[in-house]
Amino acid sequence: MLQVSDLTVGYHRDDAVLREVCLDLTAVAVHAIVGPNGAGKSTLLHTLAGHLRPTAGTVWCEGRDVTRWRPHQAARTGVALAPQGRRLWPSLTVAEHLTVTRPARHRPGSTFSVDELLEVFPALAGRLHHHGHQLSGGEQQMLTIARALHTAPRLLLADEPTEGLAPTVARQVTAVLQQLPQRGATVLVTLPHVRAAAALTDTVHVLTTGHLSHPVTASDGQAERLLRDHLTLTNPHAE
Ligand SMILES: Nc1ncnc2c1ncn2[C@@H]1O[C@H](COP(=O)(O)OP(=O)(O)OP(=O)(O)O)[C@@H](O)[C@H]1O
Repeated sequence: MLQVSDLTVGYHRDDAVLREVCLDLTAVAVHAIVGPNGAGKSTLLHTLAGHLRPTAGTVWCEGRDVTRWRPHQAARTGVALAPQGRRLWPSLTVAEHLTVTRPARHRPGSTFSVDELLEVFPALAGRLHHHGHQLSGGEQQMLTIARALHTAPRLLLADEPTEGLAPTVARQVTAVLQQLPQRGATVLVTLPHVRAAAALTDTVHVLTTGHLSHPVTASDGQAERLLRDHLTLTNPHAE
């Protein structure tokens, strides 16, 4: 759905967090980015969702230059962000989180009804009248993803979606993400480890200090090697 060319983004003038990042998200598939803490994964997803303005480069959406689009324009086009750190709405209940957003009007991607979302995340069914702060970390994570899916995204940006989840719940979330392309939605997921990414797709990009690699294979050790090389360069004492 999106193509990114030579994207540079920073929070301060002359201090780029992402440097000349190129990424092709035209295939309806799961695209994964792995990278260590602070590499710029969240920065990239927030930029694609319209929350941050790049200082250079272009984002294309089906031939249209959307580099400087706003979050509501990205959302209307079918881009949904499931941010890291949950970021739920404190005054809303679980049920309200799932009903306050409306599916995108334009060519919806993967449509999920509330009932279907509760089937996918049964833990939320018993919490419908609870507020976000009354949920466990895992439940909050599930709600963040369910909220994004309820907008029927054509592109789901999932920022470390399995972080802090019990293994069974993490597997459940992984399975949902894996099925999205069959339902017409593209997924861009960030993860800290190659192993977690490999459960979703065999082709991953490695992001290290703002530089994004070409797609590399996860199963043959290429991605691990890139990460290890980076670690050795930045911390020569690491084994
Ligand atoms: N709002 C902000 N203002 C200034 N600097 C920021 C801001 N958000 C992130 N940064 C900096 O940008 C860099 C990239 O951060 P980002 O959160 O994108 O990395 P990440 O790969 O998602 O890391 P993690 O896996 O730890 O979440 C870091 O050096 C971080 O300190």
